Amino acid sequence: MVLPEVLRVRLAPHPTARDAAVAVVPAKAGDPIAIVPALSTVISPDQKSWRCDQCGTASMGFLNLRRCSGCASFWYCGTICQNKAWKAHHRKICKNHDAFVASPEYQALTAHDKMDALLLSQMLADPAPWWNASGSAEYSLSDPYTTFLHLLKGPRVDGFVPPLCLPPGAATAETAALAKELYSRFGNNNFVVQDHLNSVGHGVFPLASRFFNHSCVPNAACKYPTQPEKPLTMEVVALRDIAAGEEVTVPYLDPALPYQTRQDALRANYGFQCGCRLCLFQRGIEPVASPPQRGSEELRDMETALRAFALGGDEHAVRLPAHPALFETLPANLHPIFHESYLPSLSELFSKLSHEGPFVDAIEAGITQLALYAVVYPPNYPQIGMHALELGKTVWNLVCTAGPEAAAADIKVREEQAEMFLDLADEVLNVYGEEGDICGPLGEIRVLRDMMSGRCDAVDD
Ligand SMILES: C[S@@+](CC[C@H](N)C(=O)[O-])C[C@H]1O[C@@H](n2cnc3c(N)ncnc32)[C@H](O)[C@@H]1O
Repeated sequence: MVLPEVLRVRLAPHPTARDAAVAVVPAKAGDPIAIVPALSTVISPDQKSWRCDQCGTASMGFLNLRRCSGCASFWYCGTICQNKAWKAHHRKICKNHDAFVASPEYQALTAHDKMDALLLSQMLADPAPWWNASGSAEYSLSDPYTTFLHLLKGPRVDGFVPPLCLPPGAATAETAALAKELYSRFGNNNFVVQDHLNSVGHGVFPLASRFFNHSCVPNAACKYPTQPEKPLTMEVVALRDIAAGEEVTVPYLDPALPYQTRQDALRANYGFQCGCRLCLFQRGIEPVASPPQRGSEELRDMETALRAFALGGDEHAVRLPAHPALFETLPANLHPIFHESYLPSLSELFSKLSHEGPFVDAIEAGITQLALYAVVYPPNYPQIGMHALELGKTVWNLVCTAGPEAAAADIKVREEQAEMFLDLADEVLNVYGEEGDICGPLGEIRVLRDMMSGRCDAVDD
Protein backbone atom coordinates (compact mmCIF):
# COMPACT_ATOMS: atom_id res chain seq x y z
CA MET A 1 0.00 0.00 0.00
CA VAL A 2 1.36 3.42 -0.95
CA LEU A 3 -0.44 6.40 0.51
CA PRO A 4 0.01 9.92 -0.80
CA GLU A 5 1.44 12.50 1.57
CA VAL A 6 -1.25 14.97 0.51
CA LEU A 7 -4.37 14.43 -1.59
CA ARG A 8 -6.93 17.21 -1.49
CA VAL A 9 -9.01 16.10 -4.47
CA ARG A 10 -11.68 13.52 -5.10
CA LEU A 11 -12.81 11.95 -8.35
CA ALA A 12 -15.98 13.25 -9.96
CA PRO A 13 -17.49 12.25 -13.32
CA HIS A 14 -16.34 14.35 -16.30
CA PRO A 15 -18.39 14.60 -19.52
CA THR A 16 -15.53 13.58 -21.86
CA ALA A 17 -12.49 12.65 -19.74
CA ARG A 18 -14.16 9.86 -17.65
CA ASP A 19 -13.31 11.51 -14.30
CA ALA A 20 -11.98 14.83 -13.03
CA ALA A 21 -10.05 15.78 -9.90
CA VAL A 22 -12.23 18.07 -7.82
CA ALA A 23 -10.90 20.04 -4.86
CA VAL A 24 -12.32 18.74 -1.56
CA VAL A 25 -11.25 21.85 0.37
CA PRO A 26 -10.48 25.40 -0.78
CA ALA A 27 -6.82 25.94 -1.68
CA LYS A 28 -4.75 29.12 -1.67
CA ALA A 29 -2.25 29.88 -4.42
CA GLY A 30 0.91 27.93 -3.55
CA ASP A 31 -0.87 25.22 -1.52
CA PRO A 32 0.00 21.62 -2.33
CA ILE A 33 -3.03 19.87 -3.84
CA ALA A 34 -1.33 16.49 -4.03
CA ILE A 35 2.03 15.00 -3.10
CA VAL A 36 2.28 11.55 -4.62
CA PRO A 37 5.11 9.03 -4.86
CA ALA A 38 6.58 7.63 -8.07
CA LEU A 39 6.06 3.96 -8.81
CA SER A 40 9.10 4.01 -11.08
CA THR A 41 11.37 6.61 -12.67
CA VAL A 42 14.32 6.79 -15.05
CA ILE A 43 16.65 9.71 -15.51
CA SER A 44 17.63 11.07 -18.93
CA PRO A 45 20.92 9.83 -20.43
CA ASP A 46 22.40 13.34 -20.17
CA GLN A 47 21.79 13.27 -16.39
CA LYS A 48 23.69 10.00 -15.85
CA SER A 49 26.50 10.19 -13.28
CA TRP A 50 25.24 13.65 -12.25
CA ARG A 51 21.96 12.56 -10.63
CA CYS A 52 21.10 9.62 -8.36
CA ASP A 53 19.30 7.07 -10.54
CA GLN A 54 16.89 6.29 -7.70
CA CYS A 55 15.91 9.57 -5.96
CA GLY A 56 16.86 11.90 -8.82
CA THR A 57 18.94 14.23 -6.63
CA ALA A 58 21.74 16.02 -8.47
CA SER A 59 25.23 15.74 -7.02
CA MET A 60 25.84 19.53 -7.37
CA GLY A 61 29.42 18.87 -6.35
CA PHE A 62 28.52 17.85 -2.76
CA LEU A 63 26.96 14.41 -3.20
CA ASN A 64 29.50 11.76 -3.98
CA LEU A 65 27.55 9.44 -6.27
CA ARG A 66 28.55 5.75 -6.20
CA ARG A 67 28.57 3.78 -9.39
CA CYS A 68 26.99 0.32 -9.61
CA SER A 69 29.99 -2.00 -9.78
CA GLY A 70 27.99 -4.56 -11.79
CA CYS A 71 26.87 -2.62 -14.87
CA ALA A 72 28.79 0.61 -14.21
CA SER A 73 25.80 2.43 -15.72
CA PHE A 74 23.78 3.44 -12.65
CA TRP A 75 24.78 5.93 -9.94
CA TYR A 76 23.36 6.30 -6.44
CA CYS A 77 23.59 8.94 -3.72
CA GLY A 78 24.14 6.24 -1.05
CA THR A 79 23.35 2.75 0.09
CA ILE A 80 19.73 3.54 0.89
CA CYS A 81 18.96 4.40 -2.73
CA GLN A 82 21.18 1.67 -4.10
CA ASN A 83 19.46 -0.97 -1.96
CA LYS A 84 16.00 0.28 -2.85
CA ALA A 85 16.79 0.18 -6.59
CA TRP A 86 18.43 -3.23 -6.27
CA LYS A 87 15.41 -4.71 -4.51
CA ALA A 88 12.84 -3.10 -6.80
CA HIS A 89 14.39 -3.89 -10.19
CA HIS A 90 18.12 -3.47 -10.62
CA ARG A 91 19.03 -7.02 -9.50
CA LYS A 92 17.07 -8.27 -12.54
CA ILE A 93 18.47 -5.71 -14.96
CA CYS A 94 22.08 -5.07 -13.93
CA LYS A 95 23.68 -8.02 -15.70
CA ASN A 96 21.99 -7.49 -19.07
CA HIS A 97 21.78 -3.70 -19.08
CA ASP A 98 24.91 -2.78 -21.00
CA ALA A 99 24.38 -5.37 -23.75
CA PHE A 100 20.72 -4.29 -23.97
CA VAL A 101 21.49 -0.58 -24.48
CA ALA A 102 24.13 -1.49 -27.08
CA SER A 103 21.69 -3.71 -29.03
CA PRO A 104 20.49 -2.56 -32.49
CA GLU A 105 16.82 -2.83 -31.35
CA TYR A 106 17.44 -0.39 -28.52
CA GLN A 107 19.68 1.89 -30.56
CA ALA A 108 16.98 2.21 -33.24
CA LEU A 109 14.54 3.76 -30.72
CA THR A 110 13.91 7.50 -30.36
CA ALA A 111 15.38 9.14 -27.25
CA HIS A 112 11.90 9.17 -25.68
CA ASP A 113 11.25 5.49 -26.45
CA LYS A 114 14.68 4.54 -25.08
CA MET A 115 13.73 5.96 -21.69
CA ASP A 116 10.34 4.27 -21.86
CA ALA A 117 12.01 0.94 -22.73
CA LEU A 118 14.08 1.19 -19.53
CA LEU A 119 11.11 2.37 -17.49
CA LEU A 120 8.94 -0.52 -18.70
CA SER A 121 11.79 -2.98 -18.03
CA GLN A 122 12.07 -1.70 -14.47
CA MET A 123 8.34 -2.05 -13.94
CA LEU A 124 8.38 -5.63 -15.20
CA ALA A 125 11.56 -6.69 -13.41
CA ASP A 126 9.34 -8.05 -10.65
CA PRO A 127 6.08 -8.94 -12.39
CA ALA A 128 4.41 -10.53 -9.34
CA PRO A 129 2.48 -7.41 -8.18
CA TRP A 130 1.29 -6.88 -11.76
CA TRP A 131 0.00 -10.46 -12.00
CA ASN A 132 -1.88 -9.97 -8.73
CA ALA A 133 -3.25 -6.63 -9.84
CA SER A 134 -4.36 -7.84 -13.26
CA GLY A 135 -6.13 -10.80 -11.67
CA SER A 136 -8.04 -8.54 -9.30
CA ALA A 137 -11.46 -7.17 -10.27
CA GLU A 138 -11.17 -4.40 -7.65
CA TYR A 139 -8.98 -1.37 -7.84
CA SER A 140 -7.84 0.69 -4.91
CA LEU A 141 -6.31 4.16 -4.99
CA SER A 142 -3.90 3.06 -2.26
CA ASP A 143 -2.51 0.35 -4.54
CA PRO A 144 -0.34 1.76 -7.36
CA TYR A 145 -0.56 -1.43 -9.43
CA THR A 146 -4.34 -1.66 -9.67
CA THR A 147 -4.52 2.12 -10.01
CA PHE A 148 -2.11 2.00 -12.96
CA LEU A 149 -4.03 -0.82 -14.65
CA HIS A 150 -7.24 1.17 -14.18
CA LEU A 151 -5.83 4.20 -16.07
CA LEU A 152 -7.28 5.08 -19.45
CA LYS A 153 -5.35 3.68 -22.41
CA GLY A 154 -3.73 6.09 -24.84
CA PRO A 155 -4.87 6.58 -28.44
CA ARG A 156 -1.89 4.80 -30.05
CA VAL A 157 -3.24 1.80 -31.96
CA ASP A 158 -0.17 0.33 -33.69
CA GLY A 159 0.47 -2.05 -30.79
CA PHE A 160 4.12 -0.97 -30.60
CA VAL A 161 5.95 -2.03 -27.43
CA PRO A 162 9.64 -1.16 -27.02
CA PRO A 163 12.18 -3.97 -26.51
CA LEU A 164 12.70 -4.97 -22.87
CA CYS A 165 15.74 -5.56 -20.73
CA LEU A 166 14.74 -8.71 -18.85
CA PRO A 167 16.72 -11.65 -17.50
CA PRO A 168 16.90 -14.73 -19.74
CA GLY A 169 13.76 -16.81 -19.38
CA ALA A 170 11.61 -13.88 -18.25
CA ALA A 171 10.60 -12.87 -21.77
CA THR A 172 7.52 -15.12 -22.03
CA ALA A 173 4.33 -14.59 -24.03
CA GLU A 174 2.56 -13.67 -20.77
CA THR A 175 5.18 -11.02 -19.99
CA ALA A 176 4.85 -9.65 -23.53
CA ALA A 177 1.08 -9.37 -23.09
CA LEU A 178 1.53 -7.66 -19.73
CA ALA A 179 4.12 -5.30 -21.25
CA LYS A 180 1.57 -4.37 -23.92
CA GLU A 181 -1.07 -3.67 -21.26
CA LEU A 182 1.28 -1.42 -19.30
CA TYR A 183 2.78 0.33 -22.30
CA SER A 184 -0.65 1.17 -23.73
CA ARG A 185 -1.00 3.57 -20.76
CA PHE A 186 2.44 5.18 -20.96
CA GLY A 187 1.98 7.91 -23.57
CA ASN A 188 -1.09 9.56 -22.06
CA ASN A 189 -0.37 8.97 -18.36
CA ASN A 190 3.33 9.14 -17.58
CA PHE A 191 5.10 12.37 -16.74
CA VAL A 192 8.28 14.08 -17.81
CA VAL A 193 10.19 14.76 -14.57
CA GLN A 194 11.49 18.32 -14.56
CA ASP A 195 14.10 20.27 -12.70
CA HIS A 196 13.74 24.05 -12.98
CA LEU A 197 11.49 23.42 -15.97
CA ASN A 198 14.08 21.30 -17.80
CA SER A 199 13.32 17.66 -18.54
CA VAL A 200 15.52 15.30 -16.49
CA GLY A 201 13.62 12.01 -16.67
CA HIS A 202 10.39 10.06 -17.06
CA GLY A 203 8.20 8.90 -14.20
CA VAL A 204 5.16 6.77 -13.44
CA PHE A 205 2.91 8.42 -10.83
CA PRO A 206 -0.30 6.34 -10.98
CA LEU A 207 -2.29 8.42 -8.52
CA ALA A 208 -1.54 11.72 -10.28
CA SER A 209 -2.40 10.11 -13.63
CA ARG A 210 -5.71 8.84 -12.27
CA PHE A 211 -6.74 12.29 -11.05
CA PHE A 212 -5.47 15.21 -13.09
CA ASN A 213 -6.84 16.28 -16.46
CA HIS A 214 -5.21 18.76 -18.78
CA SER A 215 -6.05 22.40 -19.40
CA CYS A 216 -4.07 25.01 -21.37
CA VAL A 217 -5.35 27.42 -18.67
CA PRO A 218 -4.45 25.24 -15.68
CA ASN A 219 -5.05 26.25 -12.09
CA ALA A 220 -2.24 23.99 -10.84
CA ALA A 221 1.19 22.78 -12.00
CA CYS A 222 3.45 19.81 -11.26
CA LYS A 223 6.90 19.96 -9.71
CA TYR A 224 9.42 17.38 -8.57
CA PRO A 225 11.42 18.37 -5.49
CA THR A 226 14.37 16.03 -4.95
CA GLN A 227 16.19 15.07 -1.76
CA PRO A 228 18.94 12.49 -1.24
CA GLU A 229 17.56 9.10 -0.18
CA LYS A 230 13.94 10.28 -0.34
CA PRO A 231 11.54 8.74 -2.86
CA LEU A 232 11.00 10.91 -5.91
CA THR A 233 7.59 12.54 -5.56
CA MET A 234 5.41 14.73 -7.67
CA GLU A 235 3.82 17.74 -6.11
CA VAL A 236 0.78 19.39 -7.67
CA VAL A 237 0.68 23.03 -6.57
CA ALA A 238 -2.23 25.47 -6.82
CA LEU A 239 -1.27 28.42 -9.04
CA ARG A 240 -4.23 30.46 -7.81
CA ASP A 241 -6.92 30.20 -5.18
CA ILE A 242 -9.14 27.20 -5.93
CA ALA A 243 -12.64 26.79 -4.50
CA ALA A 244 -13.89 23.53 -3.03
CA GLY A 245 -15.69 21.64 -5.81
CA GLU A 246 -13.64 23.26 -8.60
CA GLU A 247 -11.79 20.97 -11.03
CA VAL A 248 -7.99 21.00 -10.57
CA THR A 249 -6.16 20.81 -13.89
CA VAL A 250 -2.49 20.71 -14.87
CA PRO A 251 -0.79 21.43 -18.22
CA TYR A 252 0.21 18.29 -20.17
CA LEU A 253 2.16 20.55 -22.54
CA ASP A 254 3.31 24.16 -22.78
CA PRO A 255 0.22 26.38 -23.24
CA ALA A 256 2.40 28.86 -25.19
CA LEU A 257 2.85 26.35 -28.03
CA PRO A 258 0.88 27.33 -31.14
CA TYR A 259 -2.80 26.35 -31.07
CA GLN A 260 -2.56 23.75 -33.85
CA THR A 261 0.59 22.18 -32.36
CA ARG A 262 -1.19 21.78 -29.02
CA GLN A 263 -4.30 20.32 -30.61
CA ASP A 264 -2.29 17.87 -32.70
CA ALA A 265 -0.18 16.74 -29.72
CA LEU A 266 -3.17 16.36 -27.40
CA ARG A 267 -5.07 14.34 -29.99
CA ALA A 268 -2.11 12.14 -30.96
CA ASN A 269 -0.72 11.49 -27.46
CA TYR A 270 -3.79 11.79 -25.24
CA GLY A 271 -6.73 11.17 -27.56
CA PHE A 272 -8.85 14.25 -26.91
CA GLN A 273 -9.67 17.63 -28.35
CA CYS A 274 -9.01 20.36 -25.82
CA GLY A 275 -11.97 22.62 -25.10
CA CYS A 276 -10.30 24.94 -22.57
CA ARG A 277 -10.85 28.73 -22.69
CA LEU A 278 -7.54 29.32 -24.48
CA CYS A 279 -8.27 26.72 -27.16
CA LEU A 280 -11.82 28.02 -27.67
CA PHE A 281 -10.50 31.57 -27.99
CA GLN A 282 -7.72 30.61 -30.40
CA ARG A 283 -10.05 28.43 -32.46
CA GLY A 284 -12.31 31.49 -32.79
CA ILE A 285 -9.55 33.70 -34.23
CA GLU A 286 -8.10 31.15 -36.67
CA PRO A 287 -6.46 31.66 -39.16
CA VAL A 288 -4.16 34.16 -37.43
CA ALA A 289 -2.50 36.76 -39.67
CA SER A 290 1.33 36.78 -39.78
CA PRO A 291 2.91 39.45 -37.60
CA PRO A 292 4.56 42.41 -39.39
CA GLN A 293 8.21 41.94 -40.34
CA ARG A 294 10.80 42.30 -37.59
CA GLY A 295 12.36 45.75 -37.77
CA SER A 296 9.23 47.33 -39.27
CA GLU A 297 7.38 50.32 -37.83
CA GLU A 298 4.18 48.20 -37.75
CA LEU A 299 5.82 45.55 -35.56
CA ARG A 300 7.18 48.19 -33.18
CA ASP A 301 3.67 49.67 -32.85
CA MET A 302 2.12 46.25 -32.28
CA GLU A 303 4.67 45.36 -29.60
CA THR A 304 4.29 48.73 -27.86
CA ALA A 305 0.53 48.13 -27.80
CA LEU A 306 1.05 44.57 -26.48
CA ARG A 307 3.27 45.78 -23.62
CA ALA A 308 0.73 48.49 -22.74
CA PHE A 309 -2.17 46.00 -22.85
CA ALA A 310 -0.55 43.29 -20.73
CA LEU A 311 1.88 45.09 -18.42
CA GLY A 312 0.69 48.67 -18.16
CA GLY A 313 3.03 50.28 -20.69
CA ASP A 314 5.63 51.70 -18.28
CA GLU A 315 8.74 49.52 -18.51
CA HIS A 316 9.90 50.79 -15.11
CA ALA A 317 6.60 50.00 -13.37
CA VAL A 318 5.59 46.66 -14.87
CA ARG A 319 2.40 45.16 -13.43
CA LEU A 320 1.49 41.53 -13.98
CA PRO A 321 -2.21 41.00 -14.67
CA ALA A 322 -4.35 39.01 -12.23
CA HIS A 323 -6.87 38.03 -14.94
CA PRO A 324 -6.89 34.23 -15.40
CA ALA A 325 -7.71 34.55 -19.14
CA LEU A 326 -6.39 37.91 -20.32
CA PHE A 327 -6.31 36.65 -23.92
CA GLU A 328 -10.11 36.87 -24.05
CA THR A 329 -9.94 40.68 -24.04
CA LEU A 330 -6.97 40.94 -26.43
CA PRO A 331 -7.66 43.62 -29.11
CA ALA A 332 -7.93 42.17 -32.63
CA ASN A 333 -4.88 44.11 -33.88
CA LEU A 334 -2.77 42.05 -31.41
CA HIS A 335 -4.02 38.64 -32.57
CA PRO A 336 -0.87 38.08 -34.70
CA ILE A 337 1.00 37.44 -31.43
CA PHE A 338 -0.64 34.02 -31.60
CA HIS A 339 0.90 33.26 -34.99
CA GLU A 340 3.13 30.18 -34.78
CA SER A 341 6.17 32.18 -35.92
CA TYR A 342 5.90 35.01 -33.41
CA LEU A 343 6.99 33.62 -30.02
CA PRO A 344 9.91 31.53 -31.39
CA SER A 345 11.35 34.56 -33.21
CA LEU A 346 10.84 36.85 -30.20
CA SER A 347 12.42 34.48 -27.69
CA GLU A 348 15.34 33.80 -30.03
CA LEU A 349 15.88 37.56 -30.32
CA PHE A 350 15.77 38.06 -26.54
CA SER A 351 18.14 35.17 -25.97
CA LYS A 352 20.63 36.46 -28.57
CA LEU A 353 20.53 40.08 -27.41
CA SER A 354 20.72 39.22 -23.72
CA HIS A 355 23.95 37.32 -24.40
CA GLU A 356 25.55 39.53 -27.04
CA GLY A 357 23.88 42.91 -26.40
CA PRO A 358 22.96 45.62 -26.87
CA PHE A 359 21.30 45.01 -23.49
CA VAL A 360 18.91 47.93 -23.97
CA ASP A 361 17.43 46.15 -27.00
CA ALA A 362 17.43 42.84 -25.11
CA ILE A 363 15.38 44.45 -22.34
CA GLU A 364 12.81 45.74 -24.80
CA ALA A 365 12.48 42.33 -26.49
CA GLY A 366 12.36 40.65 -23.06
CA ILE A 367 9.55 42.90 -21.82
CA THR A 368 7.57 42.18 -24.99
CA GLN A 369 8.06 38.46 -24.32
CA LEU A 370 6.92 38.97 -20.72
CA ALA A 371 3.80 40.71 -22.05
CA LEU A 372 3.10 37.76 -24.34
CA TYR A 373 3.55 35.35 -21.44
CA ALA A 374 1.17 37.43 -19.32
CA VAL A 375 -1.46 37.08 -22.06
CA VAL A 376 -0.99 33.35 -22.76
CA TYR A 377 -0.19 31.91 -19.34
CA PRO A 378 -2.46 32.08 -16.31
CA PRO A 379 -1.26 34.20 -13.34
CA ASN A 380 1.67 32.71 -11.38
CA TYR A 381 2.61 30.31 -14.15
CA PRO A 382 6.27 29.47 -13.42
CA GLN A 383 7.54 30.41 -16.91
CA ILE A 384 6.45 34.01 -16.21
CA GLY A 385 8.64 34.07 -13.10
CA MET A 386 11.59 32.41 -14.86
CA HIS A 387 11.40 34.99 -17.61
CA ALA A 388 11.17 37.90 -15.16
CA LEU A 389 14.33 36.52 -13.55
CA GLU A 390 16.10 36.49 -16.95
CA LEU A 391 15.02 40.08 -17.44
CA GLY A 392 16.37 41.01 -14.01
CA LYS A 393 19.74 39.48 -14.95
CA THR A 394 19.80 41.32 -18.28
CA VAL A 395 19.08 44.68 -16.68
CA TRP A 396 21.75 43.98 -14.07
CA ASN A 397 24.25 43.20 -16.83
CA LEU A 398 23.39 46.54 -18.42
CA VAL A 399 24.14 48.26 -15.09
CA CYS A 400 27.40 46.38 -14.65
CA THR A 401 28.67 47.10 -18.14
CA ALA A 402 27.72 50.79 -18.18
CA GLY A 403 30.72 52.92 -19.13
CA PRO A 404 32.05 55.84 -17.07
CA GLU A 405 30.08 58.22 -19.26
CA ALA A 406 26.74 56.78 -18.05
CA ALA A 407 24.81 59.25 -15.88
CA ALA A 408 24.38 58.17 -12.25
CA ALA A 409 20.66 58.93 -12.48
CA ASP A 410 20.27 56.55 -15.46
CA ILE A 411 22.14 53.81 -13.63
CA LYS A 412 19.90 54.27 -10.60
CA VAL A 413 16.80 53.93 -12.78
CA ARG A 414 18.14 50.67 -14.24
CA GLU A 415 19.09 49.33 -10.78
CA GLU A 416 15.51 49.92 -9.71
CA GLN A 417 14.27 48.23 -12.87
CA ALA A 418 16.44 45.15 -12.15
CA GLU A 419 14.96 45.00 -8.63
CA MET A 420 11.47 45.35 -10.02
CA PHE A 421 11.98 42.29 -12.26
CA LEU A 422 13.40 40.30 -9.36
CA ASP A 423 10.37 41.30 -7.26
CA LEU A 424 8.09 40.04 -10.05
CA ALA A 425 10.09 36.81 -10.37
CA ASP A 426 9.94 36.34 -6.59
CA GLU A 427 6.20 36.97 -6.49
CA VAL A 428 5.47 34.38 -9.18
CA LEU A 429 8.05 31.74 -8.28
CA ASN A 430 7.21 31.83 -4.58
CA VAL A 431 3.75 30.55 -5.49
CA TYR A 432 5.26 27.59 -7.37
CA GLY A 433 7.79 27.23 -4.55
CA GLU A 434 11.14 25.48 -4.34
CA GLU A 435 11.39 22.61 -6.81
CA GLY A 436 13.97 20.36 -8.36
CA ASP A 437 17.51 20.77 -7.13
CA ILE A 438 18.64 23.27 -4.55
CA CYS A 439 19.97 26.58 -5.91
CA GLY A 440 17.07 26.81 -8.35
CA PRO A 441 15.58 30.07 -9.55
CA LEU A 442 14.56 31.21 -6.05
CA GLY A 443 18.16 30.69 -4.94
CA GLU A 444 19.39 32.60 -7.99
CA ILE A 445 17.15 35.53 -7.06
CA ARG A 446 18.68 35.60 -3.57
CA VAL A 447 22.21 35.53 -4.99
CA LEU A 448 21.40 38.28 -7.47
CA ARG A 449 19.89 40.46 -4.75
CA ASP A 450 23.07 40.03 -2.67
CA MET A 451 25.18 41.05 -5.64
CA MET A 452 23.00 44.05 -6.28
CA SER A 453 23.10 45.26 -2.71
CA GLY A 454 26.87 44.85 -2.66
CA ARG A 455 29.24 45.09 -5.56
CA CYS A 456 28.75 45.00 -9.24
CA ASP A 457 29.32 41.71 -11.04
CA ALA A 458 27.86 40.76 -14.36
CA VAL A 459 25.74 37.62 -14.27
CA ASP A 460 26.51 34.47 -16.20
CA ASP A 461 23.71 32.10 -17.18
C1 LIG B 1 -3.77 11.24 -17.04
S1 LIG B 1 -5.35 10.73 -17.56
C2 LIG B 1 -6.33 11.86 -16.64
C3 LIG B 1 -7.33 11.14 -15.73
C4 LIG B 1 -8.55 10.62 -16.47
N1 LIG B 1 -9.53 11.66 -16.65
C5 LIG B 1 -9.19 9.44 -15.75
O1 LIG B 1 -10.40 9.47 -15.51
O2 LIG B 1 -8.48 8.48 -15.44
C6 LIG B 1 -5.29 11.33 -19.18
C7 LIG B 1 -6.50 10.99 -20.01
O3 LIG B 1 -7.62 11.72 -19.51
C8 LIG B 1 -8.39 12.29 -20.58
N2 LIG B 1 -8.28 13.76 -20.49
C9 LIG B 1 -7.38 14.48 -19.79
N3 LIG B 1 -7.61 15.80 -19.91
C10 LIG B 1 -8.68 15.93 -20.71
C11 LIG B 1 -9.41 17.03 -21.21
N4 LIG B 1 -9.07 18.29 -20.89
N5 LIG B 1 -10.47 16.79 -22.02
C12 LIG B 1 -10.83 15.53 -22.35
N6 LIG B 1 -10.18 14.42 -21.91
C13 LIG B 1 -9.11 14.61 -21.09
C14 LIG B 1 -7.78 11.75 -21.87
O4 LIG B 1 -8.44 10.55 -22.20
C15 LIG B 1 -6.34 11.44 -21.45
O5 LIG B 1 -5.76 10.43 -22.27
